[in-house]
Formats: sequence, C-alpha cells, structure tokens
Amino acid sequence: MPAAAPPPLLAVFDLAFSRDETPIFGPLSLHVGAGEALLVQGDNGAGKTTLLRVLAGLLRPDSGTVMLAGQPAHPTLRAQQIAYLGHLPGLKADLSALHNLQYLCGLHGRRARLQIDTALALVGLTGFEDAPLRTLSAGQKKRLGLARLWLSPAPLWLLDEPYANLDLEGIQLVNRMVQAHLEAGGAAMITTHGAYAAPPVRTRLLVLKRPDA
Ligand SMILES: Nc1ncnc2c1ncn2[C@@H]1O[C@H](COP(=O)(O)OP(=O)(O)OP(=O)(O)O)[C@@H](O)[C@H]1O
Repeated sequence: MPAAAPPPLLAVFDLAFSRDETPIFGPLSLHVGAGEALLVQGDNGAGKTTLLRVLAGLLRPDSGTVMLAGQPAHPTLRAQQIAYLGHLPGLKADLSALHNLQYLCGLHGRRARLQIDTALALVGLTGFEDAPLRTLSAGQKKRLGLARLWLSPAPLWLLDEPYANLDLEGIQLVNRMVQAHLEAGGAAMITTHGAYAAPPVRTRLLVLKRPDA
C-alpha cells in the first residue's frame, strides 16, 4: 500500500479576522504543501499583511483553525515551522548587520551547516558586517531580512511584500531563494501587489478582497 501523503505544511480552515467589528478577511480556507508557493494578491488594505500576521501568530483571529504540518498551531510549533519576513524585519537599529543575525540565530536557530558570512554574501552584504543597521538603506535592510530568512531552519516562509525596496537584482535574488527553498521541500506564502514578481516556481494564487467590498 502506498504511504499516506504528508499533511500540508500549512492548512487553514474558516479563518476570519475583524477589527472593531469590521471584517478584514475571511472566513478563508487554504493549504500550502511542500514545494508550493501561494501568491497572495489584493488591493491596498485588502488584508494581505493582516492575514500573514494572523498566520504568524502576531494577531489573534476571530475564528478558524491554523494547522502546521498536521498539528494545531501553537507558539512553539510556530517558532519551529514559520519564518516571517514582515515590513519591520525584527532587527535592532543599533546592532551591526552581523550582530543582528547572530542575535536572531541565537533566538530562533540556524539552518544546519550554513554560516552567517555565507548568508550575508548571498544577499550582497559582504563588507557591511559591522555597519549598524540604522546606517543601511531600505533595500540593504530588506537584504539583511533576507539573510535572516535564509539562515532560518523553518520550512514555511511567510513573506510580506518581499520585493519592496529591492532593485531588479534583489527581486531576482528573492525568486532564486524561493525556488531553492521550495526545491528543498519548503513552502512559501508571498504577498505582492503585482504578478510581475511571481517567482518561477509552482505558484497558486489567492486574491484577497475585503468581505464588505
Ligand atoms: N494597526 C492597525 N490598526 C487599525 N487598522 C489597521 C491596522 N493595520 C491595518 N489596519 C487596517 O486593516 C485593513 C487591512 O490592512 P492590511 O495592512 O492587512 O492590508 P494590505 O492588503 O496588506 O495592504 P497594503 O497592500 O496596503 O500593504 C486596512 O483597512 C487597514 O487600514
């Protein structure tokens, strides 16, 4: 008898979120399996960031269930399974690029056999190791967030506008990273305003609209 397929890395059932009784999204059901990317599109204010923040456990939904690798999501599981790249990448302004990554790797773990220097080189930040974060440009900060993402051992990437502030080479870098992550058995949910930046991988599309729109 063939072995049962593994559960999707992310499965969401009837998830809904509102603010001050105004519905922002949902009820929404979706799943993302290993090797898949789900592109989340929608107008400004459609709820893309909010959805990713709920999935990351940063906001509490009104209702619904989030399953990670077949188990109900809880903080420890989220920390193991999810790498979240948001608008504020969780970096400290006064720490250097290198110290930020050392700090975050200490907190969340690091992909086996991957050195921080290697991740900095991948994102084009060699030579900026000692630069305090506050002296980096918006695109360089985004690149540091990408180095953090690459260092993370978590299989499910939640990427909120990963292309924002990046030049063309940076956009291609994100796409190469997503492709490599999926080929290694990971998955990604990616918010974006335009399909122009869709990574060249097996991608499904979720278009978000406000429930009251
Ligand atoms: N901290 C907040 N307090 C109150 N309302 C908020 C807050 N953050 C977002 N909202 C509202 O929630 C709705 C969804 O916002 P969200 O940021 O999720 O949209 P988005 O699809 O990511 O938008 P964009 O494409 O502009 O980034 C918007 O109407 C927004 O005004």
